[in-house]
Amino acid sequence: MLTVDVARQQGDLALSLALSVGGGAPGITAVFGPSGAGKSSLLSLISGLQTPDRGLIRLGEKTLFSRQPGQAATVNLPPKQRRLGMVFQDARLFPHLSVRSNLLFGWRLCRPAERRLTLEPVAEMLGLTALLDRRPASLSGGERQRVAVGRALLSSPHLMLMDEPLAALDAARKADILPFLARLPQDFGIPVLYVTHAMDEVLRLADELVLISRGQVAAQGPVETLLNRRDLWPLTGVQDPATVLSAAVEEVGADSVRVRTAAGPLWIGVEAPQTAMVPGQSVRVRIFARDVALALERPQAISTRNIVPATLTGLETGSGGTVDATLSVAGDGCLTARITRAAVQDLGLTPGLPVFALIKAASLTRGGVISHSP
Ligand SMILES: Nc1ncnc2c1ncn2[C@@H]1O[C@H](COP(=O)(O)OP(=O)(O)OP(=O)(O)O)[C@@H](O)[C@H]1O
Repeated sequence: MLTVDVARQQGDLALSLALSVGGGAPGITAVFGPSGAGKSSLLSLISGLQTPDRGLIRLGEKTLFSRQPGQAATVNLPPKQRRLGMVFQDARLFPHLSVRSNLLFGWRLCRPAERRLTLEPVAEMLGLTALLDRRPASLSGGERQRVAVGRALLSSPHLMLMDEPLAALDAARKADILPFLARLPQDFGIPVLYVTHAMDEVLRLADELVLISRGQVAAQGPVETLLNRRDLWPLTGVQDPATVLSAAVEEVGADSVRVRTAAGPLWIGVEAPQTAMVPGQSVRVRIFARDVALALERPQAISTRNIVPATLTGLETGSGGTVDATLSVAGDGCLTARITRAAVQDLGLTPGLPVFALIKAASLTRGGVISHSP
């Protein structure tokens, strides 16, 4: 487990960052926030590329940095001794070395007793086996990033730090590399702290989310919990209100997929057979508030496939003449329905009222289901 509680005055920004990650099974923790908030600085402080003015950084049983206010640092391990694997936006490979030698660079520097991985399974998992004798100049951007990830892994780190590793790649290369990143914690037992600007990467990869704002940790918790918190929408960048639910695929049909959420099963329309989806797979379902309607009684003979019993918990002013009705559903879940003020009046909606949320399977077809490997 990584625990950080540090402060540093950096130009005009007073960084004061406290967080702890990796308490459970190894997973991916995304660090998200506006430009200039201090995300990269957090990674630099953990890795030892920058030094806090004061505070404590611990990784497992090891203290990486410790300094009381007004005193000299009692511990300040150099970056090489921190056992961290770094991956940046640019791959930073050694151009004169082959892919094999790049991959083995950190591995060779590691004491044999501390080596936890070998070249073959890492190259295999990252799809690099056929490229081992190539030089970086002959690789695509995505391949170069996979080598950078492999090189970091082979240095046998206790934690991977990734600073926008996909930001320089086009959409197709990103899609190529995402599945490899998603599997890292499970395949190699190494937790990942992952800085990104891209919410689609958070949804696809991360289990936990750390939101950084003006040099401080504004919130930390499971991705679904934080994304569904209305007070955090200015930070999570949510403009079109939606609820994100974790789910597991139950059945894959030709024109629809059934997933199980804590609130019950949901049908999701698909445009083409989902060859990549298999029963048991973890996914996230994003349900936009504008796609949810409310009824006071369970409708009969209706085309809407998803009818979810719920309790109205609140009515918030939405944009224009709309109201966002917040709902609690089974399994401690929530949903938001964007409706008109007139509908609120006509139905006599007040908090505490039992209702049914209606969600068309076809409204979830585009961007509604996001695969995620927890
Ligand atoms: N070496 C430095 N000296 C002084 N100020 C710095 C230094 N490095 C970064 N800063 C400032 O610290 C603030 C935080 O920078 P940081 O790179 O951590 O932000 P960020 O959240 O990663 O932003 P982005 O998403 O744009 O990469 C910024 O205002 C930046 O200008």
